[in-house]
Amino acid sequence: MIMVQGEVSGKKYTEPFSKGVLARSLTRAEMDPNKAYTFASKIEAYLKKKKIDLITIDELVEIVFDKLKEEDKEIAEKYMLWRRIREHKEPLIILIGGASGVGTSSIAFEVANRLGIRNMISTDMIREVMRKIVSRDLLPSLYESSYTAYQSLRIPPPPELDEVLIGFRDHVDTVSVGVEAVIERALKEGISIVIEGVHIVPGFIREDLVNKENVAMFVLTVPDENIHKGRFYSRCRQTWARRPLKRYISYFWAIRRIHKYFEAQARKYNVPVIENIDVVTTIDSIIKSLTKTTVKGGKEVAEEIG
Ligand SMILES: Nc1ncnc2c1ncn2[C@@H]1O[C@H](COP(=O)(O)OP(=O)(O)OP(=O)(O)O)[C@@H](O)[C@H]1O
Ligand SMILES: O=C(O)[C@@H](CO)OP(=O)(O)O
Repeated sequence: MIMVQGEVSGKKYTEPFSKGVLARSLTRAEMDPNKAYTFASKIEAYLKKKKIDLITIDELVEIVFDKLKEEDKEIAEKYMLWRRIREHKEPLIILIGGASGVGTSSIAFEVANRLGIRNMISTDMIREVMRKIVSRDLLPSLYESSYTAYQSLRIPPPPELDEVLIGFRDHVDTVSVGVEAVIERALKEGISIVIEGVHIVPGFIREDLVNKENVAMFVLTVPDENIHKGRFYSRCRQTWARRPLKRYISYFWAIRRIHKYFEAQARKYNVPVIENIDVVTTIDSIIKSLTKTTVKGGKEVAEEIG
């Protein structure tokens, strides 16, 4: 039997080589699942041929990387980049924001899954907990959606200001307190987490937290209005999703204003804006950005591949 030796927090452990485990890490680099399993079997055959019965993870990764380069350079590069990020010593806090319906929860799920991050929370859930603590009378906007918060403003804003955005800012400002608490706890405990939702807005979360090297924020957009609207239809068609389509559509005009505000805030605070048109391209952009900001190595991998 081939044993693989790894290390967690300075402690060594060994476990049997598993084609399934290797194949899973290859699918994260976007290799087709069937191809990944066949490739993992090839690696196993190679190790057997070389009569290797104990191998460290680093040695195994080198072999996988070399063989991958021969098969598919792009997948080889992705495989290595994902690994570099996963090996990052500090916990990773990934914040994904965007107007309602642009796909923050779908993308957050993919990113967490591929990076092996086990913690993910939506800001809607944080908001829901906060609603149990603070009364509607005290903070009426907390009880609204991001795009209806303007209706709860106690004092109407002057007509020259956009009331939708005033309401949105008020709503986000409150939920940001809860978001900050989650970030602080994750940093304190040393756990990686992806936090996503409409309340992740550049400029609203404390600078000392977002400026940390291991905290990365992204804003997702869908520039084409019709594609954005179509996302609500596709989401509400799913039987498990109990979300009122009519409500989103009738407030779509307000959601688009918030969408524009997200773009402006992202530009102002230098937060990467990623057009979420195609899932694979969105994930690729996030990963490239993460390697630039949180781990050195993206360039090295590209050079190694040539
Ligand atoms: N890149 C994409 N291509 C096609 N469909 C997508 C893409 N990203 C998300 N979707 C789909 O769009 C719909 C909305 O996505 P999702 O629920 O993730 O949005 P959200 O930003 O989390 O919205 P909300 O803030 O309202 O919860 C879903 O049906 C999802 O499957
Ligand atoms: O506030 C919002 O924009 C959305 C985000 O998911 O929440 P809900 O429509 O459930 O109020």
